[in-house]
Amino acid sequence: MTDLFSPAPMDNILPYDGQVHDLGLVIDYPSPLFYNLVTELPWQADVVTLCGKTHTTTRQIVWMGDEGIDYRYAGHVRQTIPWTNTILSIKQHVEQQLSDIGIEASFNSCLLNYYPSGDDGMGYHADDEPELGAQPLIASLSLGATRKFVFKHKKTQDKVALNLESGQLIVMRGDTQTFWKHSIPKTKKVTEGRISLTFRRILTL
Ligand SMILES: O=C(O)CCC(=O)C(=O)O
Ligand SMILES: [Fe+2]
Repeated sequence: MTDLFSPAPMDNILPYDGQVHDLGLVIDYPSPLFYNLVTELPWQADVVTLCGKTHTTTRQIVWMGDEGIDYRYAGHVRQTIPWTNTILSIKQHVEQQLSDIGIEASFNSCLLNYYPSGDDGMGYHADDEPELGAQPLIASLSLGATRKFVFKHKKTQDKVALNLESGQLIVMRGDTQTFWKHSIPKTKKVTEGRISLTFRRILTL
């Protein structure tokens, strides 16, 4: 279903210096999927080092990916676990949705984030690690509670915000990570959990 006010998938959400597309709701029954993933996956607190201090987050993560792929960010090496059937079929569905609008993707890893409530968030960062390449293509699928997603330009500080609903798919590409940071702000208004599946391609040399 489309209405006059929903953006076309190829519209660019960013005004300049990058490309973000909103593919809308792409999952028919997101809530059983959300509860399955909350219960079935081996969630672990994330460990982040900022300014030399190591913190464990209340946000929970799982790294999944092809065999032999591991990933390092914020100074830590992440071990990946093999694809589950569920996540592999979501990955194929996401790749198909992208292909339908002319974006060819073949992801080899996925960082899953679980935010148990609005008390959990993710601070401003760019996914600009060298192993993601110069212009990373990152697809993000949301499940569960609606949360605000905010982009902030690194130089101009301009902000662009959108709400991400259960079953909604967005994709970041081009220069987005070079020029913009993004975050999931904490909020007192949300008491329910949310999961994001962020599909990426890690370059192996
Ligand atoms: O939960 C989200 O939608 C954002 C996740 C994110 O930025 C990341 O995993 O790098
Ligand atoms: Fe990110």
